[in-house]
Amino acid sequence: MRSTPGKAEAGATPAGLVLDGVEIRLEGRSLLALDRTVLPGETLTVMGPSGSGKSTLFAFLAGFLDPAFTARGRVLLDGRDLTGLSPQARRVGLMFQDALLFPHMSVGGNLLFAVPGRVKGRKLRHAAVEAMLSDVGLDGFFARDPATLSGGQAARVALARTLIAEPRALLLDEPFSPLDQALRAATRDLVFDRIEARNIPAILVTHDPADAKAARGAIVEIGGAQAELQATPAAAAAGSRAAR
Ligand SMILES: Nc1ncnc2c1ncn2[C@@H]1O[C@H](COP(=O)(O)OP(=O)(O)OP(=O)(O)O)[C@@H](O)[C@H]1O
Repeated sequence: MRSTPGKAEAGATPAGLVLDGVEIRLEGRSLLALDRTVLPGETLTVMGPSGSGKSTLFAFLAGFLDPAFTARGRVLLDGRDLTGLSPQARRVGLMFQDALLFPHMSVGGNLLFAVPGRVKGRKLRHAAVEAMLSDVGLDGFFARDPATLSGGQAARVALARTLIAEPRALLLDEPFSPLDQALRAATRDLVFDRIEARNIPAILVTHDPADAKAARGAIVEIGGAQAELQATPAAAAAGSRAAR
């Protein structure tokens, strides 16, 4: 299945992530507009030039949009309207280019504090971490020092740390960028597999067409002529010459 454009129908509570008439404005001008539904298990890819608003879109969805911006429209996650909810209450997971692991803790320690509070007791919390590490192919990594991890392993730990909190949606902000081609392909397959297995909607921001092709969902381009002009003046000038 592919993500579909369109508004949430009145009265319906569709599963997945619904961006219903979302528009983000900066200094009185429209930065981006999106009307999309991302179904559970799908990954929508968002591409766009530098400055087109990809990070801003993620900040908006995760609940920490800078007050310099104004936003319109609604975001529904499994039928819940996220407007006004705190970042924690939204249950939207984030994965970045940098794994952002605490260097003074073991791999397991980095995951432990993301285990949901309803899992009580040291033994059960440790077991949840062990199971999560196993799920991303890192059996036996609990005690490892994050400094000793390869780039691919660090990306897997970052994925595990995000997933163990049981997010209802996942935002992937160029998480594969530091990885070389072979590792990149393997890591993104793992990420998309996990998204499908957990049946959660995801959005991927990337500059790499190979990432977009591998992602299991539609691709949207954001950023109008203004953003393209700012990002690639040479390309835009060439375009305007060709149009003459
Ligand atoms: N706090 C802020 N106040 C005012 N303008 C901002 C703020 N943060 C970002 N911007 C502007 O908003 C626009 C969108 O920025 P954003 O970081 O979302 O772009 P992006 O598509 O993620 O870019 P990149 O690909 O370079 O990361 C840019 O013009 C940026 O300069």
